[in-house]
Amino acid sequence: MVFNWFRRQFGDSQNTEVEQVETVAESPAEQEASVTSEEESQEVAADYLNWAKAAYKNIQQQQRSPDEEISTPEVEASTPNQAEITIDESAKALLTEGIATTTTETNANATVAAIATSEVETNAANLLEESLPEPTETSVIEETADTEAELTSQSLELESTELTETSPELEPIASTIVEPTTNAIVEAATEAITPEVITPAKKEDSPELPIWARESSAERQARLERLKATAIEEPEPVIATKTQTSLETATAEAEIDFDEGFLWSAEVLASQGRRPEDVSLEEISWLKRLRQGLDKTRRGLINQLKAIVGQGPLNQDAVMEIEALLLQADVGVEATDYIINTLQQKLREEVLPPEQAIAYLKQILRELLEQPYQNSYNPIFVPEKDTLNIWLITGVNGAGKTTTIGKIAHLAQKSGYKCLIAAADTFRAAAVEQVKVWGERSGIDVIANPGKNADPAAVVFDGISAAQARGTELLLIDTAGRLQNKKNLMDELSKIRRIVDKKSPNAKVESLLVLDATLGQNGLRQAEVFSQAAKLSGVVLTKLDGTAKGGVALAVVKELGLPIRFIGAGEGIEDLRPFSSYEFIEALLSG
Ligand SMILES: Nc1nc2c(ncn2[C@@H]2O[C@H](COP(=O)(O)OP(=O)(O)OP(=O)(O)O)[C@@H](O)[C@H]2O)c(=O)[nH]1
Repeated sequence: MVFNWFRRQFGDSQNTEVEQVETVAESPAEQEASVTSEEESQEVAADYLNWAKAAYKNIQQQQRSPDEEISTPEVEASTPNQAEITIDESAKALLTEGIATTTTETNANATVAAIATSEVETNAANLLEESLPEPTETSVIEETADTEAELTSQSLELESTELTETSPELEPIASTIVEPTTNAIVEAATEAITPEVITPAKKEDSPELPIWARESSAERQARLERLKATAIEEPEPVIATKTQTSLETATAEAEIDFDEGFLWSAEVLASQGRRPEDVSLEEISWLKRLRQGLDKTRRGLINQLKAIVGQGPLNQDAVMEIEALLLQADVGVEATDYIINTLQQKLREEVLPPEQAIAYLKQILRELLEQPYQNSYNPIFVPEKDTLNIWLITGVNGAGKTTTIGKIAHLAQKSGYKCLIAAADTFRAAAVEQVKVWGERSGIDVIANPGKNADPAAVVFDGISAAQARGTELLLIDTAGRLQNKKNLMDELSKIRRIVDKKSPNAKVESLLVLDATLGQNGLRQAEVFSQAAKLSGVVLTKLDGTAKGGVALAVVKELGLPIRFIGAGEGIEDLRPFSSYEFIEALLSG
C-alpha cells in the first residue's frame, strides 16, 4: 500500500471526503485535568515510551526488509492511551526522572476527525477570450510528449536588468513584453519593492532546561544505552532486495537512534493518533530535522517565555517582554497583539504554572495558524487522484521555487501520483536548467522550451497538452518571479491562469506562493504583491532551517490570511513536507 505523503496516510482514497487523523486541542481545563497527579502523568509518559518502542521496532523491521509489507510489531500500542504498559526498570527510571514532565503539554487523547474536502476552487470567472499562442517548436525533456503538437513558442522580447541572485527585490525597470498576439505592452517602471533587512537582537540561551535534559548528556546517553540494551533489539544489517535509488539507499542506511529526538518525534506522532506500525523512519527524521531547523527561533523564545509566563498574572513589564520576544522571532505586530491579548485574558482569570501556561500558549498559536481554514480555505491540500491537478508555483527568484517544485514532485512520485513539471520561468536560462536537474533527481519529466526568451505562456500550454496526453495527475508549473513591476507580474500570472483555465477547464488549479522565511517580515511585502496578482491557495515557507525568524509563519497567516501548505527546512529532496500546525508549534516550543 502506498503512503500518501500529502495526506500522511496509507492508501490513495479518491474520496474528496477524506478522513484525516487530527489532533483536537484539549481545553486548558482538560489539560489541567490530565496532569492532576504525578501517577497519571507517569502513566501517560509510559504510554508514549511504549509507543516509541513499538515504532522503533517497526522501523527496524522496515529497514531489515524494505520490500515486505509493514507488519504490526510485537509491542502493541495503537495509541498511547491504549498501549500496554510493560516497561522495564531502565524505562521506569527514564520516565520517573523526566519524560513524564514533557507529556503534560501534549494531547494524549488524540481523536480522529473526519474533515470534508470541498471542491478546489477554479478561477473560471476570469476566463477571457484570448487567442492562445501560435504553435512552434517545443522540446520535452527526457521524453517527447505525443500530444497535440500545436505547441507554441512565442518570442518574448524583454530587456531586463538581471537582479543579483540573492536579491529578492523587484526592481523598477522599463521593459517591453511582446504578447503572443503581438500586442506590445510597454511598461514604465512604477513601483519598487525593496525589503528592509531587520536583524533581530541575538538572545543568549537561558540556562533553564527541561527536567529530562538537566542531567548531563553522558548520564542521559548511558540511560538510553541501558534502555536500548534491555528493551530494544539491535537492528540487523539492511538486506536490500531490490535495486535501490541513491535516495532509497540513503534512507535505508540512515542511522536510527533511540534518542531524545526519536522520543520527541514519536510523542508528536502519537499525540496525533498515529499508530506506531504506520510510522516510517522518514517521518521521524523529518520531525527531528524540523525541530532542529527551528532551533534558533526556539532558543530565543521558549526558555524566556517560560520564565516570564511562569510568574503568574502578567504585569505590563512581562507583557512588553513577551511582545519583544515574539517580535524578534518575526511573529509580526498583528499576530503578536492577538497572542498577547488572548494570553493575558486567560492569565487574568487564573494563575497557570509555567508548563500549563506554555501549553495554553501553544493552543493559541495553533488556533492562529488554523484561522484561514475557518475562512474559505480547505484544511486538506492534496492532489486528487485520476484528475489533472495543476499547481502554479509563484514567488520571487531565490525564494526556493525550483527546489520546492523538485521536492513536491518527489513527494508526489513517492505517493503514487503521475507527475510532470513545466519550466515556465523562462527569464533565466539557469532557472530552466535547475528545474531539469530537480526533475532528474525525482525521476519526473520536465517540459521546457530550449529557445531563448521563450514565452512562459507557451510552455504552460505545452505542459498542459503533455499532461492531458499522459494522464498526468499533478502538473507543477514554475512561474517567473522576476518581473519588473507589479503590473507585469499581474499580467504574466493572469495570462498563465487564463491559458490554464481555457486549455484545461476541469483541472483542479491551485497557486502556491513560495516565501523565504529568512526574510522574515520583508517577505510579507512580496506576498502582498503576489496575492494581488494571483488568487493564492496558500504559502510554501522555505528555509526554516537555520533562521531565527521562524515566527514569520504566524505573521503570514495573521496578516495575509493565507494558510501555510508546505514547509521547507533544508536543501535536500526530503526536506519539505505538508504543513501541520500541531507539529510546527510543537517543534517551535518544545522544551
Ligand atoms: N537551507 C535551505 N535552503 C533552501 C531551502 N529551499 C531552497 N533553498 C536554497 O535556496 C536557494 C535558492 O533556491 P531555488 O529553488 O533555486 O530558488 P528559486 O526561487 O527557484 O530561484 P531561481 O533558481 O533563481 O529561479 C538554493 O540554494 C536552494 O538550495 C530550504 O528549505 N532550506
